[in-house]
This record gives sequence, C-alpha cells and structure tokens, in this order.
Amino acid sequence: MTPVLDLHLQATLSSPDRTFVLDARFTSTAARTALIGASGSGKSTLLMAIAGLAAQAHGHVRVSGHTLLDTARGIDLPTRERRIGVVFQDYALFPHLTVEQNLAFGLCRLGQRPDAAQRERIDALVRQFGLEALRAALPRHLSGGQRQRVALARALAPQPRLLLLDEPLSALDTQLRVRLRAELAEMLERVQIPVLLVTHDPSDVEALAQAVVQLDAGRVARVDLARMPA
Ligand SMILES: Nc1ncnc2c1ncn2[C@@H]1O[C@H](COP(=O)(O)OP(=O)(O)OP(=O)(O)O)[C@@H](O)[C@H]1O
Repeated sequence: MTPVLDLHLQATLSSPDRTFVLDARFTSTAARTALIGASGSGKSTLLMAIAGLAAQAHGHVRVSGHTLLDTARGIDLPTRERRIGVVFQDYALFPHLTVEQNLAFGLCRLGQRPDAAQRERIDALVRQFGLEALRAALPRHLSGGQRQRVALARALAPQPRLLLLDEPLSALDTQLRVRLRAELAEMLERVQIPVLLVTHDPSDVEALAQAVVQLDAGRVARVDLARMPA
C-alpha cells in the first residue's frame, strides 16, 4: 500500500539566541494524521517545510506516492507545484477581499480574474460549503464557523494533494469548537483529501484523525499505529 505520507525532513532554524533542529521522519497510511507535541516541538515548522515554505529543508516528502521533495535526487518542487492546501489557526482570510474573492485567490493570483473553469470551481465550492448567501461578504462580517468554511473552501479550491490544518479549532470558544469539530469531521470525510492536522486537543484527534504522530524537540517521539489501517 502506498503511504499517504512518507517524509523525512531536516531543517535548522537559527536566531542570535537559539537554534532549533527539526529532524522528523515518519510514514502514515492513514487518510488523516494528527500531529501532536508540546509547544515548541516543531509542529508548525514541519508543516511549513512540507508546504515548501521553510527555506533550507532537506530530506524527502512523498504524498500518496508523489515526490515533492527529495534533496538527494535534486527534487524540490516550488510551493505552488506541491499542491498543498493550508488552513492556518486564525484562517488567514484576506480582510479586504470578499468570500468569493478569497476563494478565487486559492485558484489564481491576486488581481487576475478567474477564467470560466475557475469560476465554475468557485461556484461548486460556494454550493458545497453552503456559502451562497455570503459570496459578497467580507471576513469581518462572518461568524467563526463561516470563516472556517471559507478557509477550508479556499484551501481546497486548487484540488490539493494534501491538506494541512494548523490548529483549526483552537481560536474558538468551547461551545463553538464542539460544533465546528463535528462539521469539520463531516467536511473532511466528504472531500476525501489526505489531511495532516496539528492539534493540542485529544478530542480533535479522536474526531478527526486515524493516526497520531507525536513530535518532541523536533523529532518523532511516537507514531500511533493502533489507529492506522493496515
Ligand atoms: N528563526 C528561528 N530561530 C531559532 N529558533 C526558532 C526560529 N523560529 C522558530 N524557532 C523555534 O523553533 C521551535 C519550533 O517552533 P514551532 O512553531 O514549529 O513549534 P510548535 O510545535 O508549532 O509550537 P506551538 O504548539 O507553540 O505552535 C520553537 O522552539 C521556536 O522557538
């Protein structure tokens, strides 16, 4: 069985007062893997390196058999060609762009108008994520749940190979978190795209992932195979 994720990433972050070394290696056959670990263990650094947003990462990243990085073989796809969707903790929607324009940004560069096929894709996402009434709304007029849906739809717009979710529920209060966790689980089930999800919350792991990778000081301390399909 081709692993969904097969990676070994090494990167060194240096600032005048400290150095952080990431040296993480794991394989996952699960559709959705949770990445856990203490604050500062390197979870966000690992996500950025997978997305091609961390300079000087070495090693390899293979997603469902596609090689995105293999420094030994001179392969290092630029971020756009990696086809990885990212949803950040605060959703990072563009505040001055409407819902529709935020979705278009997932498909074409800022300032470019979507072509017919891209407009069709945006319409499909608007329907799929129940955003019909919000097409012209600005992010500040959306609820937390609506923002989450727009961020997910934008990340999924270019049909990524992998979706990276960096603590997508942590900015929400407890009640909303419970509701949106269930919504997110249902949406992820529907879109059938591999997911690597950073979380501190065991309830997220339970509801959203089938495998768990734990980082400790930049290294993989544990891979929970019990939750992985054989
Ligand atoms: N430019 C840098 N130079 C040196 N160390 C850095 C630099 N940037 C980040 N770090 C360190 O790298 C480590 C990993 O940070 P990272 O944000 O990946 O951790 P994390 O597990 O995502 O943490 P959190 O759960 O708090 O978001 C931290 O110890 C951080 O202080």
